[in-house]
Amino acid sequence: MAFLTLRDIQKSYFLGKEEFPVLKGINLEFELGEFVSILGESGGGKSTLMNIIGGLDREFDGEVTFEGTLLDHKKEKQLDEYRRGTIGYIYQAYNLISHLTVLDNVLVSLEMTNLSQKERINRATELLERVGLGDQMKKHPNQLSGGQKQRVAIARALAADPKIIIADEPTGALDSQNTAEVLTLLEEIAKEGKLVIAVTHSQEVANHGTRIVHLADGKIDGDQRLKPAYPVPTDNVQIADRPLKASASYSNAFKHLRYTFWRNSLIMLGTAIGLFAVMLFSGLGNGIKAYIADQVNSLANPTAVTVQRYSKNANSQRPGQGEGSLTISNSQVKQLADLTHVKQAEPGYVLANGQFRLGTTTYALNNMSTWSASYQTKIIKAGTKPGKDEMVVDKNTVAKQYSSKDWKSIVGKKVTVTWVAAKADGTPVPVSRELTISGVADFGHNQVTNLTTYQTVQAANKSVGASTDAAMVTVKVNDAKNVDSVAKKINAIKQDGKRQFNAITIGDILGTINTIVTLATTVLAAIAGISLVVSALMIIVTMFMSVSERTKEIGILRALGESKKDVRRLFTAESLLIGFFSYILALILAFGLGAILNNVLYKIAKFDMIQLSLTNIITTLILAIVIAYVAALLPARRAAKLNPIDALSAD
Ligand SMILES: Nc1ncnc2c1ncn2[C@@H]1O[C@H](COP(=O)(O)OP(=O)(O)OP(=O)(O)O)[C@@H](O)[C@H]1O
Repeated sequence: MAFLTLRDIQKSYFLGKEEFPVLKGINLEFELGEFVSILGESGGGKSTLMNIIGGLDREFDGEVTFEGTLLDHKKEKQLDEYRRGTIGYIYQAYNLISHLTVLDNVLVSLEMTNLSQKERINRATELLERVGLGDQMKKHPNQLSGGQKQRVAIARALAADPKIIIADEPTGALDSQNTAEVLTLLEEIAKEGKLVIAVTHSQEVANHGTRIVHLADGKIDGDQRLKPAYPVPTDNVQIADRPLKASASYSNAFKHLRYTFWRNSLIMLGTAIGLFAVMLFSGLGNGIKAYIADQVNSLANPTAVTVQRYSKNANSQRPGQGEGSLTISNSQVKQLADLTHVKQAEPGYVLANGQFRLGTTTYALNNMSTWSASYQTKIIKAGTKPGKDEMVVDKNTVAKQYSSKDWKSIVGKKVTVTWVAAKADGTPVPVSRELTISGVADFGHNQVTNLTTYQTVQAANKSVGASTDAAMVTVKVNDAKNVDSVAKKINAIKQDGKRQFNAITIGDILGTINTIVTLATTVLAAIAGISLVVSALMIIVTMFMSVSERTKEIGILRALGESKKDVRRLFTAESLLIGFFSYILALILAFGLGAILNNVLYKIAKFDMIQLSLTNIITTLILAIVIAYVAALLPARRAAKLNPIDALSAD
């Protein structure tokens, strides 16, 4: 059985429905050690035949048998393997990859062998030295002469140690000196026991071989043996091939990215700006939330839980007002104080319609409440917190109304405060009491504006026969981490199957604010995210450009044995690298500009307003990768679907 057998190969091209037969039944047998020249008129089908032998063409009739195995040209994978492990191509137009150096061009083929990185470099170097280019390895193809380019192509064809070398007019573009050198190299290759099949127009070239096959009108009309095939050395150790590794695709994609750096840097900058904006807004959201939490915690004690009686329509019912059933009895206060993790339960009131006169002005005491553990002494801006028969007034609604400049002078004034309390049956009773203003408080945007003590209100209410049951209880928890569990426990307390209390924690208040801030910043980040759609479109356009610029390269890679999947991965890798580098740039922008913005905002709010969390950083990375991946889908698919023969003939 011959090493390579062609049986009744037929091939036609179709223009519309019209058939143009090119090969009309080719039968040939080849052996290792042969140097076969295929001669024939122009347009006679020589290149077509080479593409069939080389496993690039799958659309033909007939059989190709290699080492006794029938090549099933319907099976792409088998053909990819065949090209990768068995075939080395040399073309008239050299077909080197322009953005790779001479050394890298040879290495591309070696990436599909199981040699180590070092062994690959050694082999590529040896081969380039053998073809006389040991000192040209760092050059790019456009810096070489025609003869040199062809020698690089020969080194590349030999690199993966294929058994068959197909040379399609290898000397067609060379002068006589270079032609002689290339022919000597091809002869040497045949002498090493490989099968060399060269297409040529030149009888002189053909005479160099061991056999001349003549093709005319799609048939073999001459098969002349000039000398016997060279003996195949028995000590030949073949280099094993293997599919391309993903890391090789990424490394090649990176090399192309570097070669087209300036064009890609603009795309990356554009994408980075979009990613940066998304990161900035999310970071701002974190900053604002932290700022609010900081502000709220500085006004209110985070370990305090405010407990009111539970009512289904609690929102319309102000505590301490109206129905007596909404008050908290002493035994209930004790019940709350006895809960685990609770340090103390302080009863409190919220006074309805409180007011006092000072001079000629009547001051309305909105939300007059009683001092409890939930307040921080930090809120007292002048004077002290209230003691018995004392009160603290609000800075903005009371003290500044009294004297806008000298608002602190209200401290020490004695005033008669009136409010409305309720009897046990709910009937309202007016109460009045002389109190001394002990301090001025600033609640920021918190609702409570004036404070006295529980004992003061209790004594006053008692004196007019009103109920002294508390309107609310401030429960002090031993540790901030137990606040939520205590609140849950309080809410779960039932009497006669009915829920008794409604526990409010700082976390609840912050939770509501945070929801709003998150919503607002997410909307902003989403708006910024729209710019990422533009980035994705830019990447798609770049990738399509890249595919059309590199059509020939795709053909070369397929001829070297890369599969459709490898080609798709090459372009996906390039897009992913664009996404990744854009992300790195966005990170630099976010941290750099973020720091500058924080500096400016710090002067205003005394707080770092932009806080990038690990989640922001990781989410943005995922976003960048997803955008790049989606943007690569269509271009990479197009690249993979290209017919290798058409791709090779691209200009
Ligand atoms: N993709 C194609 N579609 C249609 N016809 C084609 C295609 N490729 C080649 N042909 C035709 O097939 C015939 C054989 O072409 P091929 O390139 O195999 O000839 P060749 O012997 O290598 O020619 P040359 O010596 O000039 O390179 C030519 O007539 C050519 O026009």
